[in-house]
Amino acid sequence: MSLVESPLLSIRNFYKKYGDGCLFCTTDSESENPYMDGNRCLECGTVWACRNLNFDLYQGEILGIVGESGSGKSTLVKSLFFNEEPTYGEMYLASYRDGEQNVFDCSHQTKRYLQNHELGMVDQNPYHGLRMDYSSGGNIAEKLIAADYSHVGQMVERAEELLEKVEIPVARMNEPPRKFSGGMQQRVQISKALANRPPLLLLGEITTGLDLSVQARVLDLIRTIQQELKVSMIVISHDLGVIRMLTDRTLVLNQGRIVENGLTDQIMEDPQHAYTQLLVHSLL
Ligand SMILES: Nc1ncnc2c1ncn2[C@@H]1O[C@H](COP(=O)(O)OP(=O)(O)OP(=O)(O)O)[C@@H](O)[C@H]1O
Repeated sequence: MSLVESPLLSIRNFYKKYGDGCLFCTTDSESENPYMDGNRCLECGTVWACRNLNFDLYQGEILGIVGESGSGKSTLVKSLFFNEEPTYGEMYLASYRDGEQNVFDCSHQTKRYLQNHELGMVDQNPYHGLRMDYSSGGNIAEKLIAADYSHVGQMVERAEELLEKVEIPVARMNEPPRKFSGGMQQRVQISKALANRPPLLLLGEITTGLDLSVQARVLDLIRTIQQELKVSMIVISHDLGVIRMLTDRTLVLNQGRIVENGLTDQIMEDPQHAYTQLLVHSLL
């Protein structure tokens, strides 16, 4: 047995650009590029949303990705769920072919299989992640069917178990999420994302737009679920408060690049990069 635990997810040399790129912006350099305004090339208008990202996620860990609006967080998470094509880069999942296959290179069918069996995603906007006119149980059943469940009794049982876990009364299972509050809709999304027992859960800015007390309940729920199910999570947020409450380790993104990567507590106490210092001080 190896003494070094291998990661559940590895991302290598990940780039995503919107636009064709040109001579002035394609060459990668950490130093100041006079042809770039932040992540946008002044010559050709290409936006480099993510640039040379490298990181690992380990079993049972919650990794936070924090950065201001436009720093590339959503682009990264959408790509990890195969809703965006990366420009370059590699993604390895320990649960698929022993982590030796770059899954970005896989076929559309394989990506669909991974989405249905290995990943869960909670979108910032419940209207994107749920069918508002299906029943809540039906939303969960949709994910279960995609993950090859076919026994109706088992699906009902699983849907009840999941709704209980996220504190939605089972008696409301037949109601559509459209009739629920924002916090309840996010909880239905969480139960749907967990339906296939994914080893990796991707969470968008899931508390945006919720009242503070509702936010706190949703964050509490995420923590409880993580402790019970030991599922690994990636949480993105522009809010360091959310990151501090939920995560073990944090990547700080600025203009598409990782500027700091470390234990969340350490980053909060002793931020190294000027950008992180700004973020942390704005929280105090
Ligand atoms: N489809 C697109 N076409 C062109 N540019 C895009 C597209 N999607 C994102 N971008 C650009 O990529 C950069 C990163 O955007 P992204 O949405 O990933 O940032 P973010 O950190 O998630 O921001 P927010 O918190 O506001 O959602 C931004 O400059 C954005 O304008």
